[in-house]
Amino acid sequence: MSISKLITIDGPSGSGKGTVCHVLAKKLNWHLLDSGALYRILAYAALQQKVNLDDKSGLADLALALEVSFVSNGEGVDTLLSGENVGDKLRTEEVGKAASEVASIQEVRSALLARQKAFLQKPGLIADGRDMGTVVFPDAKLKIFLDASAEERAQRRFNQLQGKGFNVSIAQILSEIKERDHRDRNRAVAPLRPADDAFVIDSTTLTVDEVVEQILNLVALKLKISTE
Ligand SMILES: Nc1ncnc2c1ncn2[C@@H]1O[C@H](COP(=O)(O)OP(=O)(O)O)[C@@H](O)[C@H]1O
Ligand SMILES: Nc1ccn([C@H]2C[C@H](O)[C@@H](COP(=O)(O)OP(=O)(O)O)O2)c(=O)n1
Repeated sequence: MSISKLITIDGPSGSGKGTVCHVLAKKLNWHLLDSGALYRILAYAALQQKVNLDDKSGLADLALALEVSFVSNGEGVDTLLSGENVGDKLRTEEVGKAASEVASIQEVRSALLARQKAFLQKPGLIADGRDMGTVVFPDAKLKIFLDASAEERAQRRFNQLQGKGFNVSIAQILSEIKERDHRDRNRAVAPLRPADDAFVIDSTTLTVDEVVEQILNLVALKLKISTE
């Protein structure tokens, strides 16, 4: 698969990666790798199977054995773990926190590497995560680092959770976002940072459409692919 049909989008929680990646995947008709979902699925499976979150080799074995598939359902994508649709169970704060913990373990990241690389298939791939441009696809020709202020990201999460009927406090979300940012940016392995050749887009004051437009301009410029 040619790396000219690959876009990596990294950034912190709530910067808009998932939303923007879905729009881009649809517009370009390319595959989508939601790498955060893999860490969440592993965390969910570990919590279910009572694998300790500091049992590095146990978690790596679990990561290698996971039977995961992402199946399009027309509107979006169903996330299946051993055939069970676990999509709704992955977005809880408990799973998010555990995902951030297991993601800091080198053995886990190595165990998930080949699985992630295998997503690079025709006609192209949008890869969403924290280390897509730095570790998983370092040769990508177009790398984006999507950022936004912690306050704006907390506000977005708050709106998202409230919309789903959860009773949440914005102060608590902001503190959790800052805690997770700290862990993701300061871990020894694959810390969250822009690749040296990434384009940094700060979406704090941009709409989703404006972010997508900026990326499509870069797609035309760097990958010579027109989406007009
Ligand atoms: N540029 C933007 N402006 C306003 N809201 C946004 C923007 N990008 C994303 N959002 C909203 O913020 C929330 C979190 O976005 P999401 O794509 O889940 O972020 P991430 O995948 O980076 O964690 C979603 O409800 C989304 O609709
Ligand atoms: N490529 C990736 C993707 C996610 N992670 C980690 C970082 C996060 O704390 C968890 C969950 O990621 P996810 O993208 O689902 O989280 P958010 O939606 O941004 O809150 O996994 C990672 O270390 N490397």
